Amino acid sequence: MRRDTTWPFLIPRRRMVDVSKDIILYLEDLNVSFDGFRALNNLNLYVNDGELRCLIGANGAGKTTLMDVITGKTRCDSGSAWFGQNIDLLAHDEAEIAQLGIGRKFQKPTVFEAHTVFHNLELSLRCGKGVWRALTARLSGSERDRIDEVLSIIGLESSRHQLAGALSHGQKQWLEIGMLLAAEPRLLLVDEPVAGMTAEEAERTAELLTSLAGKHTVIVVEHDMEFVRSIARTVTVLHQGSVLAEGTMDQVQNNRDVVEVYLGEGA
Ligand SMILES: Nc1ncnc2c1ncn2[C@@H]1O[C@H](COP(=O)(O)OP(=O)(O)OP(=O)(O)O)[C@@H](O)[C@H]1O
Repeated sequence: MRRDTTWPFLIPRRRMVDVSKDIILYLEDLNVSFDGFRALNNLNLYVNDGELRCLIGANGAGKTTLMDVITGKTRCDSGSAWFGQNIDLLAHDEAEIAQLGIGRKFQKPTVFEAHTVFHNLELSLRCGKGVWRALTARLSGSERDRIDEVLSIIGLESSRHQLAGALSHGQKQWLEIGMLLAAEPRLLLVDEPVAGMTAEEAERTAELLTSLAGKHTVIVVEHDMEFVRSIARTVTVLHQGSVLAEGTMDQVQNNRDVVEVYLGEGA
């Protein structure tokens, strides 16, 4: 038995998401309460396949709770959440949702610091293919190619043999995005990607995220308005658990309600 191959029936098959209507995420009338406090309040949001959407809102607006519902971390009290036309997200748990092709990047990088950049990608590639693949010993040629491809996308080719713990903060964030990409997600949720980054790192992150849109759908939660302006095509503004406004950055910045309740506060 070859150690670098796996029987096909042991590799879990990913259910294909149906995006024939060009919409990858349908969130309707979502409600989430914590001890009577409504973190999400009849929230409706639709995201097109392949778009890069920015989600902004003041502290406590419900952004994290929304991400938690999409990824199955938090159960909603009512409403519906569909991944494409055919997958009811509310019928799946967190692990299943990750397997369906929804990847999430939290604010703090969580790479394996004692392993090399390459090994971090190798581990995530294998985990994405199920426990049997993770236990087999050698990478196949196509898996190596995939890791090389991801290294090139995240711009860390020359750091492939470096320990992840020795990377800069920005590089760790890119590596973690790469670890998600290794599993070939359809939808990527990215929480405050540029917090703590230098201006140059933030610029490269903007390039990286915009380059991912198209093949992937990307939802970015970010407080840094300059960064949002640099990447955003459509911005959704959350306020008190509902969508307050949606449009281009210029449209939302000039929206009276937004100016009053959000941008106005910081201005
Ligand atoms: N587990 C919880 N128990 C109680 N209240 C919670 C819980 N999680 C969130 N909340 C409350 O729900 C509201 C929405 O929180 P959420 O974290 O979704 O906001 P946010 O927009 O992500 O804010 P931030 O930008 O500060 O991260 C807040 O008032 C928060 O205190």
